[in-house]
Amino acid sequence: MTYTLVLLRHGESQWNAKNLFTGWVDVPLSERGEKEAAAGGVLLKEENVLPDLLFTSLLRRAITTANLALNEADRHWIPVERSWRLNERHYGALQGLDKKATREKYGEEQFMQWRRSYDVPPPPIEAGSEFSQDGDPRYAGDPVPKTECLKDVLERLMPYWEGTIVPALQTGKTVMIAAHGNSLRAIVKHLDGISDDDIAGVNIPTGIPLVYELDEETLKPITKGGRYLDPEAQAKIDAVANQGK
Ligand SMILES: O=C(O)[C@@H](CO)OP(=O)(O)O
Repeated sequence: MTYTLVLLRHGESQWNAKNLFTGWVDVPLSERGEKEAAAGGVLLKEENVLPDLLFTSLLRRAITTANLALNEADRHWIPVERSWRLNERHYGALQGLDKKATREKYGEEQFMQWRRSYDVPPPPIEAGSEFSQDGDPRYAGDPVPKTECLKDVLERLMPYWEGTIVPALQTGKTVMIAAHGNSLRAIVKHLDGISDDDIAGVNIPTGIPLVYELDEETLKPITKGGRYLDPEAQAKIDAVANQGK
């Protein structure tokens, strides 16, 4: 027997469209992103991959994407649990900055180190600044990071993976996680056993369900990398990789 896990990155957000670093800023989907989310749900239905349980971050681009996708798949009614541990990587002082301008200002190497290195976080965000999450009631009682690298994301995500998502998978139900480029990269790194260096080359496209069948004993993927339900996924993966250019 295998367990089925569906990973869904939110559709294009308004800041994806503008090419701005987003992180924990709660930006809505663009019109195109709404369409991508619905199209993701159509794929779920066509492929008969029907989620029984939903997990999302606390950010509206993931929440709305899941709602739109599940609506198309007639699974809008399934139970849902949300956690800050599935949030996007906190982008520190880069939140709100233009990716292209940042690349031009600091150079390709620094830009890519902040964007894709495993363990170098961007500079921390200043408390109380425009795009900081201090005092946001949804995080009351939880630690709000000032910046995060992918390693930090993996470390805050794993307790939730082990304590909540794995037990849900073990019930045999199809589990969907609606989250973000970098929180999903952390899950993919864990599942596929990708090295700290190689994860830099992994990018997740917006709005396309990525389905993993997991071995019931080891919880490792039957097929490394899983399966994108849209055969055109590669073009969108390349677009994410090339952001800022
Ligand atoms: O800005 C962000 O929060 C993320 C995802 O959109 O960007 P990147 O792909 O550059 O890590």
